[in-house]
Amino acid sequence: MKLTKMHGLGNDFVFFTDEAGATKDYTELAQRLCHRQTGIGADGLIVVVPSEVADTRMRIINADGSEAEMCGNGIRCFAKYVYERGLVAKETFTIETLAGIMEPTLHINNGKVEQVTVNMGKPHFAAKDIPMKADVPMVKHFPVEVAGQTYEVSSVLLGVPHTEVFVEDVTKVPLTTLGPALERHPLFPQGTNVNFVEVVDATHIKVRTWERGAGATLACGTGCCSSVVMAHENGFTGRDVDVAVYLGTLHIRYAEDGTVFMTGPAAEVFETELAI
Ligand SMILES: N[C@@H](CCC[C@H](N)C(=O)O)C(=O)O
Repeated sequence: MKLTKMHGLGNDFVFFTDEAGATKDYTELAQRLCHRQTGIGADGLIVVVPSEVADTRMRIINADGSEAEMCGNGIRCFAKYVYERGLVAKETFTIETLAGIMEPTLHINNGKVEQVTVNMGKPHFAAKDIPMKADVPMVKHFPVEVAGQTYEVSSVLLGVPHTEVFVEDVTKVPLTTLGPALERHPLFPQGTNVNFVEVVDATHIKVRTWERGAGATLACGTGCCSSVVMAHENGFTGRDVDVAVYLGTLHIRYAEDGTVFMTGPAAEVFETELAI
């Protein structure tokens, strides 16, 4: 089988195409290929499958084998993968995901996709949509207790569930303890991705993410988008924001009508053939 390793700002994925992959269970394959010591190593497995309602369809399976509805960094890589392999010949096209249809626009230089802008749709703020166990009336700002300490957080659904914790300094957050404690907090029956957000000014924030099903990653596309949405909704930033992660920057636009646009790089690391 032909496998391709790709990354979006260090959030890395193993890709392959499966014409018969619409309903297959990839749990075991994702766990095996994503393992950092005994596999290729990745935050997730992404499978290109045919779609009946869009130009193509993306399935994203986290490193722990759970299937996610969407992946922001993954979908930019996906757009590059399908275009450069001639699976889609358009520069703006549609991708079916479990979170609905997304629309990438490619920025091409010498035939290679360097950056991708994705229409990520609109965020959902209702507790029942996120989904959250308790009917918290104001998801933009509410207290959560973890190990006897109370944190003020914001939650939102943007393709996948996200929770933001606004902090003074992202380098000082206890990512690997507070991250998993919030990810599996009883308030979130389907888990949540957790973003620690430092507001630099009205147009710049810094984000570190603990991902549901993948742990600490170098970047999370939907996490950057949801952080900008919640930073704006809480009055900390405008609608056009540069989000700094470990390896670079994503530009997020939270348009007046609520639509979120994400622009950032996508890169191929290598392609290989494996008997799996
Ligand atoms: N890395 C992602 C999100 C992938 C899915 C997530 N781990 C989940 O289960 O919700 C991104 O770039 O958005």
